[in-house]
Amino acid sequence: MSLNLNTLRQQIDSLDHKLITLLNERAQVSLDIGAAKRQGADPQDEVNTHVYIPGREKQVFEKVTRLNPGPMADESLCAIYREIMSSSIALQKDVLVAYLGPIGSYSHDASMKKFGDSVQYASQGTIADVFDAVERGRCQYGVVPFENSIAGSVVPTLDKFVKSNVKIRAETYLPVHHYLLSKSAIEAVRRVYSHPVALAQCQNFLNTHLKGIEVLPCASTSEAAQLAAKEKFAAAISSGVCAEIYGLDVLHADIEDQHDNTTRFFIISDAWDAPSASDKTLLNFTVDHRLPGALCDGLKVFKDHNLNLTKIDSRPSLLRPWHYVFFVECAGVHGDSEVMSKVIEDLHKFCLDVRIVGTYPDQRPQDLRY
Ligand SMILES: O=C(O)C(=O)C[C@]1(C(=O)O)C=C[C@@H](O)C=C1
Repeated sequence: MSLNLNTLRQQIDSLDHKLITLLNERAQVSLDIGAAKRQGADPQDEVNTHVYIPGREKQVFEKVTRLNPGPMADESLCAIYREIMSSSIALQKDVLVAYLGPIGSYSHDASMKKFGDSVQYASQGTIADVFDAVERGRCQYGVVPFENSIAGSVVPTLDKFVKSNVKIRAETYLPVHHYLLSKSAIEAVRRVYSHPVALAQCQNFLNTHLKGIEVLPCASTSEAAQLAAKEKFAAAISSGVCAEIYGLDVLHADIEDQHDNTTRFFIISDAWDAPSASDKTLLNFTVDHRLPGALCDGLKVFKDHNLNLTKIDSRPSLLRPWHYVFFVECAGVHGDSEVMSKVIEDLHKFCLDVRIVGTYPDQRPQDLRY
């Protein structure tokens, strides 16, 4: 059968016509959902001012990949749906998302992948500024790095969770590949800028290729690229897109110590979402030192409730010297569940200041679930 280009393009035109009609029908339903949220669809409900519903989005993405018969790749279909839901959010409300900038940072990339192109973004100078933007209501959502698979926890984020009252609403995992960018040749580089967590991910590269060179930490990897672009003989460890944005050359690609390098980000807000099919919950508490074995007893509470721990970390309590705030994340439980109320009640027997920092749909990539 011979294929006629004109006939095939007519077919595409006709399908586009149908797609546009369907997309607008969907957009209209989304506007109605927005109106229902403002009214409080169920008169018993509190008025829901949140348009970003991570649990529902996860369900939509799962449905879309389940229904996909091909030949379109799941990734392509999900990218299209990311933008459909992004426009859906923007239709319901003006949404401003704070991220650790300037543009080209990994936080920017994670934000765009989570919220798409149709919402507005506000670049912030530091992680603390992202928290402040959300706390003061200048932005409804903020995106902050929480931990990296090579370098571990992002300390400024943990410390803000100790002090701040913001809630975690969602999580997202971003594969991270670092680049060495500069206007000079590598032999001429005398100084390297990057974020401390990114520097920690490239120790092997730095020791092999730039041994003895001055290493200067800065607020973000994209700020590093900005600085390197202004200075002779300086380089930055940043994302690949920073080369184009800031006019730098790529001296080396993929310089992270391990190539499955991944950073987990949290989406913070003033409230968490309702339960989804599979949630995780992050709590923090201070151990009461007067009780021997209090940490052990505290952790046993999770075992007694059959909860699997997916993260544990500690930071100095900023309220009591030589006391520590423990962060514990558990899988398979929502913060508003009965189980979690029991966990909190039991923790209070051994621990002080027990608080749920957030509860969010489990977005671990399949290969990270165990
Ligand atoms: O279901 C909702 O609450 C919606 O607002 C609709 C919708 C969608 O377009 O499917 C849009 C944004 C939300 O983050 C989740 C889903």
